[in-house]
This record gives sequence, C-alpha cells and structure tokens, in this order.
Amino acid sequence: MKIDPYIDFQSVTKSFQGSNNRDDGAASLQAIEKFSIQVSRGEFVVILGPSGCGKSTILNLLAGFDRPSSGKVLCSGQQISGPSHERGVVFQEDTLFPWLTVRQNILFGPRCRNSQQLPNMDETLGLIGLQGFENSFPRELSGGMKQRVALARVLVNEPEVLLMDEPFGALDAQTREEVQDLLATVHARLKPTIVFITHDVEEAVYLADRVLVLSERPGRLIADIPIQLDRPRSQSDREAMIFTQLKAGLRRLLRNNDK
Ligand SMILES: Nc1ncnc2c1ncn2[C@@H]1O[C@H](COP(=O)(O)OP(=O)(O)OP(=O)(O)O)[C@@H](O)[C@H]1O
Repeated sequence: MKIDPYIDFQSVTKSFQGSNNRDDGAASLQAIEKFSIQVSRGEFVVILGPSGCGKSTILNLLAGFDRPSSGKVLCSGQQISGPSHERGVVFQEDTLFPWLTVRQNILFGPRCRNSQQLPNMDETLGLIGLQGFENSFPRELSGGMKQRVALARVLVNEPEVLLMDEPFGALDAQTREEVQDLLATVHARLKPTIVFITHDVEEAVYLADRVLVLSERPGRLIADIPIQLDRPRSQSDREAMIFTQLKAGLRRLLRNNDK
C-alpha cells in the first residue's frame, strides 16, 4: 500500500547535551536514532515503547517544541519549524488554567489568535459531553472531565493533527474507557491525524489504526502493527479473540524488547 506521508520522520536523530543525564557521565544522550515513520492524513497512530525510549521526544518534535539533531520532520510536506495551532497537544497532566471557567479555558486559544469566529459553545460542550458545565472552574471537575476540556480546548482550533502524550494515563479504568470512546467519536467525526502515546497495550489496540512499537533508548521502530478491527469499536470488542491476540502480540514485542 502506498502511504501519502502527511507526517514524515526522515532518519531523525535527537541528542540532548548535558553531563548529568548519563550514568556513565557521557556528555550527550541519544533519545532517538535514525527514526523514520510515515503517517497518512486522518490516521490514528499509537506509539508504544519502554519508559525513556523517546516517545515524548518524538511528540515534542512533531509539536515543534524541539528540533531534530539530524534528519527531518515534515508535516504536509513542510519541515516543522515551531508550534502551530494546527497541531494541538494534549498532555497527561492537568494543563487547564485554574482561574478560568470551562468556557474561558476553551475560548482561550481562539481569543489569543483574535479568531474572527468563536466556536459554538453548545456544539463544543455537546461533542465532549460537558453540557451544563460551561461556567464551572477546573477545581469543580473530575479528572476525566478536565481531560475532556483539555481536548475541547485543542479541538476549537480545528487542528489537522492531534498529539496526545499519555492523555488518559492518570484516569481510573472506567473513566478511561469513556474518554477513549469520546476520542474515537471525535476522530470519526472530525478526522484529525492522531499521534497518541500510551504505556497501555489495551488502550493502543482499542484506539489505533496502527501501533508503532519502539526499541529501548535510543528509540528505533521495531514493529508497525496494523489494527484491522472494524470501526466504530465498542467496549465489548475487547473480549473478542482477535483483540486478545493483538494484545498478546504487542506484549511479546515489548517483553522481547526488554531483553
Ligand atoms: N530536555 C531534555 N534534556 C536532556 N535529556 C532529555 C530531555 N528530554 C528527554 N531527555 C532524555 O531522553 C530520553 C527519552 O525521553 P522521553 O521523555 O522522550 O522518553 P519517553 O519514552 O517518553 O519516556 P516515558 O515513557 O518514561 O515518559 C530519556 O533518557 C530522557 O532522560
């Protein structure tokens, strides 16, 4: 299959300088090495890999928060040169402004950009399932609700790309399933390209079109596994034999990786 590379990592190496980041005292640390991947427009790609293998580094390069030491990172044929509201980022930790209401948090980005057309708040709150909480402050929301607002805050910028760094990692199991379904709905409706990091193999299989498995640091691609499960997926799909087999295969890859 020919991939139209909407996101294109071309032999990307990222090293960090500094004498404190290696046990052996070496001055530089390679987070990823000659890393190449292509992602098509609208694809939902999940990155799995051992702790410290460079997953967040990859996301930071895509977000434009950082630059490669060598190689190129392209989005839509253009080399990424800095952050853009077209590539929205959702982190694991709570990044809402505590002194602003849900509505004000969501409108913060469009207002900063002096957007001519502010988003329809009813529609936005409906999409994330938070009708009636427009005037609540973050301290009045549960963890799952805060992550819904964090997602809405990015979605109102109509991003082409959603970059998600373990966004549901701090949530309890049930809430996590609910927001996974919400994200799948958002993907089906708006079709952003999604690059999503997780440690959770089950979450990876449930959400992804493709799972990319990375080696230990320096992170290299060791497997690119298509998840050919029909969409929309439902919670009961987790019990299907194919789902269990996909999880087992990914776990094996991660285990062998550790050796
Ligand atoms: N700004 C930085 N300066 C120095 N070293 C860094 C920096 N950012 C990341 N690193 C190092 O690069 C390596 C990869 O880090 P990264 O955060 O990308 O890994 P990760 O796979 O996301 O880890 P985790 O799964 O534990 O979140 C780590 O060894 C980390 O210490």
